[in-house]
Amino acid sequence: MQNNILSCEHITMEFGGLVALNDVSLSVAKSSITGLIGPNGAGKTTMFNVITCNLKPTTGSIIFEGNNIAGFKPYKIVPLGMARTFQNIRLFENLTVLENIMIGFAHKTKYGLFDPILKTPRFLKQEKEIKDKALELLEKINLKEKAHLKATGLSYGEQRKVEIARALATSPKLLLLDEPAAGMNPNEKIALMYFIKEIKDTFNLTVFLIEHDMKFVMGICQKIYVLDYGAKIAEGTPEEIQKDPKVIIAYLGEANVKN
Ligand SMILES: Nc1ncnc2c1ncn2[C@@H]1O[C@H](COP(=O)(O)OP(=O)(O)OP(=O)(O)O)[C@@H](O)[C@H]1O
Repeated sequence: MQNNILSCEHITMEFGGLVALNDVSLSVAKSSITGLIGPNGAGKTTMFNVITCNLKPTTGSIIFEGNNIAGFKPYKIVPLGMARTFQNIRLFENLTVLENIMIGFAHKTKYGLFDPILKTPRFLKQEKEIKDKALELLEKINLKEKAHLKATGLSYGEQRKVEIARALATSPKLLLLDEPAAGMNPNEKIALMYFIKEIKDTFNLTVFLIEHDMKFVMGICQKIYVLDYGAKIAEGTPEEIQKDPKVIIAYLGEANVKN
């Protein structure tokens, strides 16, 4: 459909004898915040890995902005306008906040191998441009005053923001967030909800997120897909999902459904 930035059609992903995804179809509407939920091992991260081409599906198509990208090399995905964050924060701990963000802009540089070594004017000019852009981005997310701190000197919630900002530096149209609220306290989670809504509008994004925290998912997503044992068992608005008997059964006794 025209209005979908992403459509996954009949995705099956097998690992040897294990069917991690079984004929899953889903789509993400442009400018929406869409959620993917399901009990542990349901296949959510596998779905993200297929969408970002870290895994080639056994069968099925991934249509991103009208093109089937299934089987593309992962490095081709960022220039197309897709970025993701991971379950565990993956910042460079020994670098500053600013340097971590600058890495996100690195794909836009156009200097050769020896330019950084020789610190040529071409290198220095681009380095300055990237630094300015990174500072501008940090200002937009209210972290400019922490630019020169080591990434580890930030609170967990702030580190998550930096990781998301690094993904934003690649100018994505679609941002995939894998459990963004994991490990956060209730206040950090509320702040993160506002942050995601804010960057979605500021940067004209579409957001697709995996999250275990039901309050978070229900509070932020317009549409939710539910996986269980690799199969799609439900899709709908938060209200529809909350009262869907198949979803309730899938989650009964699930120790990982956190409030
Ligand atoms: N590279 C792999 N090789 C073999 N099996 C895998 C691989 N990746 C995932 N799996 C299996 O596929 C299934 C789905 O895993 P996946 O990580 O996608 O679930 P998930 O819904 O993201 O779970 P969680 O909520 O615990 O993160 C699991 O049984 C997992 O062990």
